[in-house]
Amino acid sequence: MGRTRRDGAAATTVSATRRTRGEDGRGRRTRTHAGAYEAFKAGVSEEDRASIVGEWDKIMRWAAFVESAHARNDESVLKSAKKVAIMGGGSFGTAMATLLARNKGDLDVVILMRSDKDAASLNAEHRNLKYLPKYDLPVNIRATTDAREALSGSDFIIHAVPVQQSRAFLSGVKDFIDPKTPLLCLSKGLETGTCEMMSEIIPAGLGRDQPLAVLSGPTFAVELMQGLPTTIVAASEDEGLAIRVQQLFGSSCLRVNTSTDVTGVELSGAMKNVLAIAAGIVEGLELGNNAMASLVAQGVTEIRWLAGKLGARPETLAGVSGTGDIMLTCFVNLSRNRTVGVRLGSGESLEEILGSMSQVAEGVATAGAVVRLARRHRVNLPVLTAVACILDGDMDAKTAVDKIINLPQVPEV
Ligand SMILES: NC(=O)c1ccc[n+]([C@@H]2O[C@H](COP(=O)([O-])OP(=O)(O)OC[C@H]3O[C@@H](n4cnc5c(N)ncnc54)[C@H](O)[C@@H]3O)[C@@H](O)[C@H]2O)c1
Ligand SMILES: O=P(O)(O)OC[C@H](O)CO
Repeated sequence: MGRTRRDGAAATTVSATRRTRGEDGRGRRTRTHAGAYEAFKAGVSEEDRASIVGEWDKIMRWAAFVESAHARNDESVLKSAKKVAIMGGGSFGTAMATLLARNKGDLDVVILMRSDKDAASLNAEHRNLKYLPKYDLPVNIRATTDAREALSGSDFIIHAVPVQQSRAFLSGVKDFIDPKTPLLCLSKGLETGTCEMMSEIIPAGLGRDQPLAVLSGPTFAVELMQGLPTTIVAASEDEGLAIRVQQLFGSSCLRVNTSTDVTGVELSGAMKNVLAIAAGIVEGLELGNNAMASLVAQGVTEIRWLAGKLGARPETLAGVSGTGDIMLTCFVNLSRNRTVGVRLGSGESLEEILGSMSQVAEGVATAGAVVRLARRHRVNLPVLTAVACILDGDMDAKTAVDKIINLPQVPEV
């Protein structure tokens, strides 16, 4: 059947193309497109079509089955949660607070801020005027600078303080955190000096083990505020906690994939910020798309080399929190790390760039820590090391890129 149709398709295509030529006479480009479309349509047999529809139906049946299983044992943690605290009232803390507040209108969502003025402004205006001024916040979000008030009685505590400030911040609030309350970390980076990940910094800062999940993925705060579809990974050594995080945050605009590969999720989230600076540098130097793609691919390889050595799973690195976040941060102008790189590549100094930014670009501090970690684990990372050299002022961006391009030509590894 398929064969007959395909044979017939060739004839149909030729005649369709001729007909198009004769009828519209609008030029070669239109005729070629019409022919390509006809050829495509005619080339798909009934059998192919039926199997495509059949596969789609199978996926939909699976989705309905899983949904109904969920509905049967609906002990969603969202139902029972009454209060969630967010430590850090910047753009991402506010965006994730907003998603939670939208998920449940009577959830008490409390943002712990540093400035009385900013907290008062948020409570009065229902906006975060400093970080996300364009967006109205749900009325069930409130802000305070009182750590006890924010943290006590919370079902979950979300950590959205920049990495380099996290250890000191946590040791200052530890007495207000119930040791049983799960801490959900949004921050992406490595600590300078120790090269530690947030899953190491958090227990050190608190002085004890705390139930912990890390959330990471391609998630620009402004797109979350706009309710655009997004996916994030919730990783915890405790699979049950990752599932509870999925139930808490999951919605029609946020997919939450669970994982137990905390190292893979954290390392790719931290290292992609350094790679995004490199991508920005290539953009700022106007080296073109071919250079951009090969640089990012090399960076992906370097992340695999180091993260793999530290135990990250290949599927994590290839997934949403790995490749997904690399693509977002390296290729999209909304990224602060990429912006730092673009400006460096255009000739601005790091001092000028950081002096003009009101938000954190974690890759700047993380770059040196990545190189030290790589040295410790005997892995060479040319692109990521070049970024650290540029940030330290040891090499200018153009020289670094020239040297990377002229490294010895080697087999693909
Ligand atoms: N913005 C995003 O789209 C996004 C997305 C995913 C992950 N992240 C990660 O989330 C983390 C937070 O990023 P952000 O975008 O909210 O940053 P931001 O610069 O917008 O805000 C940082 C917040 O941390 C607070 N802060 C800074 N130093 C502090 C200290 N010493 N003690 C207490 N609070 C302090 C600031 O007051 C501010 O509220 C970063 O690690 C970032 O990489 C951000
Ligand atoms: O703006 P950036 O570069 O800090 O990136 C934000 C997020 O990590 C993107 O997922």
